[in-house]
Order: sequence, then structure tokens, then C-alpha cells
Amino acid sequence: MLEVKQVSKAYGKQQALKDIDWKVKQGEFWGVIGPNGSGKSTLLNLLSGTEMADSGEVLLLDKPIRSYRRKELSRRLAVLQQDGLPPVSFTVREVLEMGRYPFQNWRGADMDEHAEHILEDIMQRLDLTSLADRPLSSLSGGQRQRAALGKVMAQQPEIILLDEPTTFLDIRYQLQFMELVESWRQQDGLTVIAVMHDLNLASLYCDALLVLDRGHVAGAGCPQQLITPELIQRIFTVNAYSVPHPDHGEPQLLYRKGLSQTTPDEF
Ligand SMILES: Nc1ncnc2c1ncn2[C@@H]1O[C@H](COP(=O)(O)OP(=O)(O)OP(=O)(O)O)[C@@H](O)[C@H]1O
Repeated sequence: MLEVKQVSKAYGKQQALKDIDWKVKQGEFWGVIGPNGSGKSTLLNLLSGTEMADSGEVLLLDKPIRSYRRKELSRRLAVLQQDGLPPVSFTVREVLEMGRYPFQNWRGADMDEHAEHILEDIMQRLDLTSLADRPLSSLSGGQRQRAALGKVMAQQPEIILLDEPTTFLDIRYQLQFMELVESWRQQDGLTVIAVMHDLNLASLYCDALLVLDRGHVAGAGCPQQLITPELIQRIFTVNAYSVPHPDHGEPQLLYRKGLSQTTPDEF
């Protein structure tokens, strides 16, 4: 579905990504992990077409991402940021309608006769029905992030790119958010790529992880292969134990007190 071929990107002298190769298949749930400054957001920006690679290319369904028109790309791919929506005066329903942009004609009318039903269904799935007519400015951060997810769902994309989407959420809303994304993926075959800092959450929900380290791919595979004390020590220079989750066996990290003497740059 998505293919990154020999992609490099620099900002002036700062090399953000170097020779990245990566393939994502339809329906997969990828977590992109790595220390601060390792190139995660840059990679997401290249995938969404908001930035151009210096060399190499990003293909979406075998076609260069930069050859897509904006509306066409929006029907295939949606992006959700950390703080998905600002606390403005638009209501939840209005924000979801904005997500229908790729399906609106030049007069702004939705071309899908079932649009109303689609929005009602999304609000029900996300528990937003009772909030439909409330302005975003009156909602909590967690409720607003749910509305942001609703807007992205209204876009009916095939791929979603999430940039640390649970950063500002408490643990209950973090899990709720991941569950919602997971059930959307299972129901509609959605492909998910999420930049995540919470490695335990990534291990629980992602079926594959891409590990970035100073602009390079340091590993790509399932959490069982990658969430190991050795890799965490090498990439993050943090000491941790890895234990299988009692429910399903996904590796979970228990961090050890005291920092390692080595800093990432010394590797
Ligand atoms: N617009 C920019 N101008 C200059 N340098 C940039 C720019 N964007 C990113 N960089 C640099 O590129 C490198 C990768 O940054 P990027 O934001 O992709 O990392 P990240 O892994 O998303 O980091 P974080 O976890 O802190 O969000 C960093 O060294 C960063 O300073």
C-alpha cells in the first residue's frame, strides 16, 4: 500500500532521514518509535506528502505520493496530530462535516447521499452523539481528541497517520483512543501508522514496529523481536526489563531506576 524507497531528507546540514526503505501492507498497524530527533515526524510528513524527500521516493498504491491531487490524496490518507483540534467555537457536528471535504463538490455539497448516516454512525461509534451540538471550546482534551478522530473517520481514508495522538490524554482516554482505532481497522481494513512514545502501548496495539535512530532504520518487525532490553538500551540508553503481558504475551517494559552512563551520541 505504501512504499518508501531509499528516502533521504536533510534540513540544511541536519540529516533527518537517510536511505530509508520500508513497506506497509494494507490493514497493518505500524508503530514508529525512536528517541527525540530520530526522524519520526519527518517520515510522517513525507508519507503525507506535506514535505518532499531530497532523494528516493514515497509510493502510495504504486504511484508517487507527490503525483496525487489534494482531494484524491485526502480520500486515501488522513493525518491526525497530537492535539488534533484547537478549542474553537465550531460544534462537534460541524467539525465532522469538515472531514467530508474530499467528498464535497465545488458548491460544498456532499456528493454521497448517505453522508448524514455516515456522520451519525461515526458519532455513535465514538460516543459523540450527546456532544454533537457542543462547541469544541467547551470540551475536555480527551473529548476533543475523540472529535478529531471523528473528523478523520468522516474522511473515510484507507490509511491514517497518527503523530503521537495520545500524548495529552490520560491513561483511560489513551486506551479508549487505541481501542477505537483498532476496531476501525478491524471493521474497515484500515491501515494505521502511528508515531508513538509510549513503547508499552505500541507493543500492545501495533503488529509491527519501525525503530528509527538518528535518521536510520534500527529495526523493523514485530514487538516480540524489538521490545527487548538490548534494543531499548542501545537506542534509548535506558535500562529496562521486558516481561510478557499476562493477558496475551506482548512484551512490556519495566524501566529500571538510574540512567545508563552512555548517551545516544556515543554509539
Ligand atoms: N523544519 C526543520 N528545520 C530544521 N531541522 C529540522 C526541522 N524539522 C526537523 N528537523 C531536525 O530533523 C531531525 C529529525 O526531527 P524529527 O522532528 O523528525 O524527529 P522526531 O523523531 O519526530 O522527534 P520528536 O520525538 O522529538 O518529536 C532533528 O534533528 C530535528 O532537529
